[in-house]
This record gives sequence, structure tokens and C-alpha cells, in this order.
Amino acid sequence: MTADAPPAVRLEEITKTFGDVVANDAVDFRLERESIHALLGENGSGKTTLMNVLYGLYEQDAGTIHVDGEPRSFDSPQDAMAAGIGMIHQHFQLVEPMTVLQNVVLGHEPIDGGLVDEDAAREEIEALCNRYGFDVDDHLETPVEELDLGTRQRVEIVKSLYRGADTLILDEPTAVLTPQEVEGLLDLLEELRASGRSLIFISHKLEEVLAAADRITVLRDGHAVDTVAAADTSRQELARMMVGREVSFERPAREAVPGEPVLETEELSIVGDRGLERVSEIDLTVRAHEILGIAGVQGNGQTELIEALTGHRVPDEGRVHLRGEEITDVGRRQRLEAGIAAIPEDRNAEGLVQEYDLVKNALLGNQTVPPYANDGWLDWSAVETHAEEIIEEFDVHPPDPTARAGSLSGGNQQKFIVGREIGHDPDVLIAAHPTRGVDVGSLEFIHDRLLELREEGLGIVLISSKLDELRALADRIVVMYEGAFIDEVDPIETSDAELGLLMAGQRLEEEAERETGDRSTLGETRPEPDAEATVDRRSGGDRER
Ligand SMILES: Nc1ncnc2c1ncn2[C@@H]1O[C@H](COP(=O)(O)OP(=O)(O)OP(=O)(O)O)[C@@H](O)[C@H]1O
Repeated sequence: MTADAPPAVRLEEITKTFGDVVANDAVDFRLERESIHALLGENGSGKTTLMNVLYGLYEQDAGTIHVDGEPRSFDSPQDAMAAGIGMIHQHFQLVEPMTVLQNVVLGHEPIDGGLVDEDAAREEIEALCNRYGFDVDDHLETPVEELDLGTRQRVEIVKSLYRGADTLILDEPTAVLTPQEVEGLLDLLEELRASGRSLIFISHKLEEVLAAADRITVLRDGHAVDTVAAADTSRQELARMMVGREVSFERPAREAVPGEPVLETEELSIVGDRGLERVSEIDLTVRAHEILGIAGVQGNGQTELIEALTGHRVPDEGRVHLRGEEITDVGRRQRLEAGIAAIPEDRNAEGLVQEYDLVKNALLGNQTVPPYANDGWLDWSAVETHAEEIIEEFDVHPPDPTARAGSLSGGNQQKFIVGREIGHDPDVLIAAHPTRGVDVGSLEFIHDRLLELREEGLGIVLISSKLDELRALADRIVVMYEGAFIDEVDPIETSDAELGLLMAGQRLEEEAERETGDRSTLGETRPEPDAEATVDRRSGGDRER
């Protein structure tokens, strides 16, 4: 790279509107070559829109795009890809029944004598995998639907690199990853930068941004408010720039005073969809005034457990009890009426009907509940008022009940779902990743609401891939591994490193024994668990609450 090389990407005065909504308002943005640039901002501040413009998905109303110093205009992602721009979306764009190899080469198959030259494609992909240490080449013949989310994401990255991407855009790439996978991804970003690529990533996780990025641009209400060097800023300052006020990252200390059991399971056994995961003999008790955290690497039976608790699936064996009464065979609607609300794992598939407006989405789950329904009649004005209340309390943007759910930014969709589910006034809340994709200001608000609900007497099951969230909110944490609860730990006493070991299937006693054995051999004292090495080297390991 020469000193006067043009930036990889320069956006000048990009404006993009949707009806009355100004998503990007004359935004300037400069991505230096061989750098990692983070894009931060509140939900709905215009980050995804700006990147969709750069990737040719949206046409800007005004402004120019320069790539490598040349003005470019993209009518489609194909145009952007031809200019060396690749984008990894929040929702992967892979064809699930097709193999990894087929997905990577799809539309870019090397042709030899009129036929697809699979060997040439395989060779090239294997070379890419070797270069970046991907384990994807072990799965080239595996259908994508059999892969975990972290591996699917790497397939997406390989796909972009195979198509010649010099600049990679990653939209909230860590939102669906476990702490261990996040670590791997951030290492990969550094590798890609070292090999001459330029990267933009969107994230709401400030520690991650500070650790991985060279520069950070903050968007607010569609404007680029500032660009700073990661080395010169802090979590607090970034939060202030995004939200315009101080954000507290610590939750107040509180005592556990659990009440009566509200939700219990007895020797649950569930076979997963692919017949692979088996949740076995799960005994779970959630009490009133309690937040029970569930930690685990995705795919260890959490989904099946959630489904058995919410009434989406009948377990193969075992029983579920609500306030002492068996509800094992009771369906989802009746469970909601009996007091079990749920923030779903997948907001697209289960949380919202994307084509409906927010009023219709506010009705979901309330179709037979007064005041929204009376004697079989729906009272739409009551439903609309409810939608307006959710919008106001959870600061949903745009504050328009007639907006189509699918037109809201990801974080705003999430806030609406959380508001609606809490609005059912439940006794039990199954909260799966309640702050996924939510900005720091709204995260603080949702955490405070969950703690208030606990105070009011709810029993809450919190499933989260964010260890800091679990430790900030949960009264106790159980760890799931291969379909079983393998341990229960104290959120205050247990470090990220210890939780990481448990999530990898290692019990703490086993580890202690191993360490003791080592110590007797080496004549050393047991070291403090090394959080940096094991789980999240970037998190401050902040354990106050
Ligand atoms: N296709 C669309 N139709 C209508 N409005 C849209 C569309 N896409 C985005 N918007 C609006 O543009 C604004 C910016 O949305 P965008 O998705 O860019 O935000 P974001 O910063 O990426 O948010 P988040 O952090 O929640 O993902 C929002 O008000 C959103 O409702």
C-alpha cells in the first residue's frame, strides 16, 4: 500500500429516505485500506441502510460512492461484488439444503469444456480455508442446514472471498455467536486485514468494537456524528456519543429472595428436530422473584427446552408444571393465558409477522383477551392504544403504529416484541436473548425492566449468549451441555473463563482436580482462571451488579 493510496471506500453525502423516514442524511464515511472500521449507533440510526447502499441493495437518493478512488454506481449487489465489495448479512443468505461447496460457488461456478469444474472450485476453496485457518473445508460436502451458526457464518465469508471481495461488510456478525465463536471471528477479522482486506462491521457490543476496530464511526438519527480512533475512546464515551446521555453498565446489587416455585420440569426428555440433540432428564425449578439464567453453546438443547416450556412442543418424556399443576400437554395459546409469556429466539420466524403493521402485531397473543377482545369482537382502538403504549415505553422507532413491522430496524423490532410479551402481564417470562441487536441505551432499559419484573414477583428464565448479561441479571446460572444441565453456578462468584469451560462440557470439579494434579507435579499454586485466554479476552470481565 502506498502512502497516498485512496481509501478503500469513500461515501460522500449519502442520503436515503423511505417515505418520510430519513434513514441516512448526507452521511460521509471513509474506510481506509487494510483497516477494520466499526459502525455504531442507536437502533434505527441508519447503519444497515448505509451499508445496503454501499452493497447495491438500495439506491441512494443523493450522494456518491467511491471505491479505490473511482466513482461507482451500483444497481445491484452483483455490481458491488464486481467492484470487490462483499456483505455478510445478519440473516445468512445460504441455500440450506445445498452443500457448502455448492453454496460457495453458486453463480460463480468455474466452467471447463461447458461443465462445472468441481475440482477446480474445491481446490480454490481449500486454498482459501488454509490461508485463513477456516475449518469449513472439512464440511464441503455437508448440507448447510446441518451446520451450526458460527460455521455458516464462515461459509458466508468464504463465499465472499471466493467472489473476490477486497472490502467486507459484516452486519452485526457477533449477535448470534457464542463468546468462543466471537473470539474466533475477531481473530479472523485481524487475519483478513493483515492480508490486505478492508473491513466494516456493525455491532452493539462496545467492548468488541474497542478491541477489534481501528476506527469507529457513530451514526445518530441518520447523521454521522463522529469518527474516532478506537485507541482514543472508551465504552462510556461511545455510549454517550450514540445515545446522547450517560449509560450505566452496572446493575445495582440485590439480594436473592426467591418465592414459591412457579415453573417446574421433571425429568424432561426431548429429541431435537434432527434427532441429534437430546435434552435429557432436565429438572428445572423457577421461583417467583427469581431470574434463572441458562448458559450454553447454541445447539445444546436450549431450543428444545424453550419449546417444551412455552408449549411449542410436547416433550418425549417427563412433565412440566405451572404453579404445581401439570401443563405438559397444554398448548402455546393456553399457556400464555395461564401466565407464561415468551420472548422468542428467532424474532423473524416467531416474534413478528413482518407484513403486518405494529397494531396487528400488538394483537398477537391477545386475540381473546379483554380489553382487546370482547364477546368474540376485536376492539381495534384498544389494540392500537396498546401498540402506542409499547412504542412509547420501549422507545420504538419510527413511533408509528401503522408502520409495517418488516420496515423497522432489527433492534426496534426486538424492542417491540419485548414490550408486547411483558404486556401480557405474565407470571413467568421465558426470555430468549432479550437484548439481541438492541443498542446500549435500550439494553439498559430492558435490563432494568426485567429486574423490576423480578421484584414484582415474576419467575424469569433468561437464555442468553451474552455472559455479561447473564451475570448482570441472573440469581443463579445453570449450564446446558449436550442436552443436560451439567452444573449450577453463582453469577457473582463465577468468571467468564469458568463459565466458558463449563459451556465446553468441563465440570468445575474436574478442572479443579486436574489443576490440583498439575500443581502437585509442578509444585505450583493454582493460577487464577485466565479469562483472557479462555473466553472473552476483550471483555472487561466486569462482575459488579
Ligand atoms: N425497507 C424499509 N422501508 C421503510 N423503512 C425502512 C426500511 N429500511 C429501513 N427503514 C427505516 O430506516 C431507518 C434506519 O434503519 P436501519 O435498519 O438502517 O437502522 P440500524 O441503525 O441498522 O438499526 P439496528 O441497530 O436496529 O439494526 C429506520 O427508521 C427504519 O425503520
